[in-house]
Amino acid sequence: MLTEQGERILEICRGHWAANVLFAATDLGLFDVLAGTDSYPAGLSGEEGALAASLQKGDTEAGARRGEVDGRSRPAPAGDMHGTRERAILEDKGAKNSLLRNLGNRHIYGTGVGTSLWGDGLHAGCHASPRCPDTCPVPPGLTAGEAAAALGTDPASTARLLDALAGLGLVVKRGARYANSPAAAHFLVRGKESYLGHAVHHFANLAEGWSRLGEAVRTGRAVGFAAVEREPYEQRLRDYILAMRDNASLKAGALAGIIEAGGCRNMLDLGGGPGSFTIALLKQNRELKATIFDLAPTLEITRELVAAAGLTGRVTLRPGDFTRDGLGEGAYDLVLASNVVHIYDDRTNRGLVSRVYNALRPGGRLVVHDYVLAEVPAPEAALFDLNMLVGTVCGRVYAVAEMSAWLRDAGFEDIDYLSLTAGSGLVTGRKVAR
Ligand SMILES: C[S@@+](CC[C@H](N)C(=O)[O-])C[C@H]1O[C@@H](n2cnc3c(N)ncnc32)[C@H](O)[C@@H]1O
Repeated sequence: MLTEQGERILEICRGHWAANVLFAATDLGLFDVLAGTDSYPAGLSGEEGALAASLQKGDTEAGARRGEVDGRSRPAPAGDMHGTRERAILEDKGAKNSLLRNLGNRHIYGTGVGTSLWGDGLHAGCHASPRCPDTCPVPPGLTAGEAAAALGTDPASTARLLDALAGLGLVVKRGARYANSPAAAHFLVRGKESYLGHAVHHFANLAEGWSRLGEAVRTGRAVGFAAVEREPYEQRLRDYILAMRDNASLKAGALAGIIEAGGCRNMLDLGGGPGSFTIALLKQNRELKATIFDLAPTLEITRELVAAAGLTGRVTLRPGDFTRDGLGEGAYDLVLASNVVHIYDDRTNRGLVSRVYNALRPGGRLVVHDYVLAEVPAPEAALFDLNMLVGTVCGRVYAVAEMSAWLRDAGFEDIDYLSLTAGSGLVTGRKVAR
């Protein structure tokens, strides 16, 4: 038992190494390079995916031949191959039929062609299966040397990184070749709606500050700014807001359902950032319009993301500083403050909640969505609290009782708490209806 606990202590230490493996692979673009030779455009049916895989084999070889012009064998650029494959899929019905016959004879998944196994992440899923035969027609990714050539990295070190990624389950190794695992294919390939790479990059940006946590605890002061401030402001801001988008993408739809905005006409999203929760709420509530309030430079990025969601006509972007600017009088049915109170101290949050009370119409609701510090906190909440210690002047994670007191003292009634997953929750209150 004690030995197990000792192992657990060492495992926590290795977690730090594992995170760095992921940071390095993501920043180098390793998952993108593997995807470029090993996946097919999202949205293809299973049969098309299988055909794409087969045709891609030829394309990859052609790409490698093209790369030999300068004496090095490189995979062809992903976009080039995707275009070639898409055209080929449309044109080559004969190849499709023969491929499907081929698969029918040789593949033994038991699920057949065209089922979910052949959906997004086909190749990684296929090669990960112990029943994937050696004769599998799906291209098996890249060798470490090919990946290194595509990335411009040292081949031997790239092989070591790939083996570590295989150990972590982020790539799948078959013989000397590596492919993205289903999780990596889904979340770590740039350009996908489900991409989490900005969040990974954001964690990497914070790592140097975290390495000085002891100093922050000793002095009670933030230590993380120097590391973060090395990037130009615009780049840093974009990284941060897109990281928030990545985080929110995992839960925005579910949260919008829990908030229940049916019957609401106007909502205010305080510090809405990427606008992910507004977008999800508007998609689920056709009558709803939203104002996203945030700092002016952030709203430039919000504008792009709202436009990409096709919701420009239902969203007003309002620049300002919510720690001091007025938020309006009786204008909103619903105010969402998601992941903003942890940035500020108790006094600032009390002032903010009071101004939200004025901004709501009678009977309107405030929803505070944030990490929550329980007496024995969830690890996610406690770690995030330290992230605020390392990286902000006065931010921290609050207890439900503290947040409820802000609402009660501002005049809210029906104050309630709903615990969510991963150490977060919703504190809600209603403005007295006249
Ligand atoms: C952690 S992000 C949360 C984004 C989004 N609400 C979510 O939950 O994903 C905090 C957001 O609050 C904004 N923000 C921070 N302080 C602010 C202030 N004083 N006035 C307006 N916006 C602010 C930031 O620009 C950022 O978009």
